[in-house]
Parts: sequence; structure tokens; C-alpha cells
Amino acid sequence: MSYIEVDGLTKRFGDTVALDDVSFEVPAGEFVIVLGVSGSGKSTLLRTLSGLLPPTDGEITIDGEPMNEPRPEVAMIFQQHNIIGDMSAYSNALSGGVHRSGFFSSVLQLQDVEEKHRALDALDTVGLLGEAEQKARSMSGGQQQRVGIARALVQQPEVLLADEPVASLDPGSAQSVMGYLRAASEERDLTTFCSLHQVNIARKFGHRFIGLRDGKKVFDGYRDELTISVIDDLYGDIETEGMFVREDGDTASETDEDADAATDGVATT
Ligand SMILES: Nc1ncnc2c1ncn2[C@@H]1O[C@H](COP(=O)(O)OP(=O)(O)OP(=O)(O)O)[C@@H](O)[C@H]1O
Repeated sequence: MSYIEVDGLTKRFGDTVALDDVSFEVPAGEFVIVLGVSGSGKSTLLRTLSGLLPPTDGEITIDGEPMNEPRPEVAMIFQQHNIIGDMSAYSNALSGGVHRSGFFSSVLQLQDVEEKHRALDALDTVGLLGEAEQKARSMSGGQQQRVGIARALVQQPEVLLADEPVASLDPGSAQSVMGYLRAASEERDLTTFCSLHQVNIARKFGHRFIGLRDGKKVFDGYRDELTISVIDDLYGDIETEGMFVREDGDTASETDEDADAATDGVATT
């Protein structure tokens, strides 16, 4: 578990301000969902948190240590899974420990027994132990993303960053993957950031929410504070009413009770 502090984070790409003076603190073990329209800065926030992208201004510290470069205790999961189709789920998961075993040992699968157990344990966490020997390319998109989560877990992170991990999945698979991600995060006490487009899925699985618009943090709060008006504010002109549809088809109101009902209902956005 790690405590994260972001102070005045700004990232510019030429004239584009992708992140504009963003500050927040996240206690160890929190599950944070980052929301916002396309181009609002979600990926940039996750990439700067991962150490892959240097900030233009401001500072990120994890447990008080400045985050200036990628660290093994911070793992990233991508939308395109980035797993190797020709390799089994097990081999893909095992490769998450490359920073410990070294490149050649990893390629030749000469890792020690403990490392191999970690891979099997991670596959178990994402419900794929029975498919360990299956080639990744013969798996569904949702299963491949779960392999990606397993590989990140083998890294033994304290912080998990998931950049739109379910963007390319159908609603059912997306919910399943989010369920495994949340369960993995809880089981292993990980501080987690996940960017999402699907508001209903976000409300169902999120604990805390950070909303970005034009690179600025415009919302930071917990689930009962994420009302329709906040969503409207985040998504502007985009029709958001349907994001709160319940199973009976009625549009949910802004009350907490109705918000709870909405998250148990249709998750298609
Ligand atoms: N490498 C880059 N070079 C130039 N501009 C970039 C780069 N990466 C991001 N941007 C710009 O920064 C802004 C924020 O982009 P970012 O990808 O963080 O948004 P996002 O909310 O993740 O969008 P999406 O949901 O479409 O992935 C956008 O205007 C984008 O065009």
C-alpha cells in the first residue's frame, strides 16, 4: 500500500496543456477512478503517475519519494493489454517479474519456484488458473485483459495504474474485468487508479472519483457525491441521462438511494 501526493501537476505538449495544476492526495489502498471526456487528460495523468512521462511542472510523490522514473512498485495496465499472443497466459503472467529475474532468465523461463508460484497465484486472482496453459491469442478480449492484470500483479506492485482497461470490451466483459481488478486491488491492498469512459461501470466499481476537464481537476469526491449534475458538468453537452438508467428503464434521480439502484442496473454507455 502506498500513499500518493500530487502537487501542482502540469503537463504541456507544445501549446496543448494536457494537465493544468492538478493536486490531490490519495491514502494508501484507495481505488480511484479517473473520469472525463476524451482529451481531458486521463491518460496523461496515469502516464505521469507511472513515471513514464515527466511533468512540465509540479511533483508526484509516492510514500514521500518523488516519482521521477518508472519503479517496480508501480505497475501499469494498458487498454490494448500488451500481452504476447503466442505465449500462454502463464508465460505472459510470469513475464511481469522480469525486473527481478532479468531479461534472459525471463525469456528462457528460468525463474525460481517462488516466481512461478507468483504467476499461478496471480492467474488465480483473475480467475484464469484453469486457462494457464492456453495461448493468449485464443482467449477473449476480457480474458486477455485479465492476463494483463495478472502480469501486473506478478510485478508485486503497491500501486496499480489501469489506463482505460475495459475501453475495447463489451459491457458484460467490461464489468467482469473491473470486478477482477477491484478484487485484486482489495486482496493485495493496492492503491489503484483506473481511467474509464463508462460512467455506470465507474459508479459500480469506484470508491473515489477524480474528474478532469481540459486538463483541470474539476471533481474529487466519493461515490455518493458523484451526482448527475457532477457528471453533466464533466461531460458537458454529451447526453448523460442514459448513463443512470435502471433495469426498469426509469431514469434515476440524484438521490443516493437511486444512485445505488442505478449501479446495479444497466451498465451500457
Ligand atoms: N504525446 C502527445 N503529444 C502531443 N499531445 C498530446 C500527447 N499526449 C496527449 N496529448 C494531448 O493532451 C491532451 C490530453 O490527452 P490524454 O490522452 O491525456 O486525454 P484522455 O482523457 O486520456 O483522452 P482519451 O480518453 O481519448 O484517451 C489531448 O489534447 C491530447 O491531444
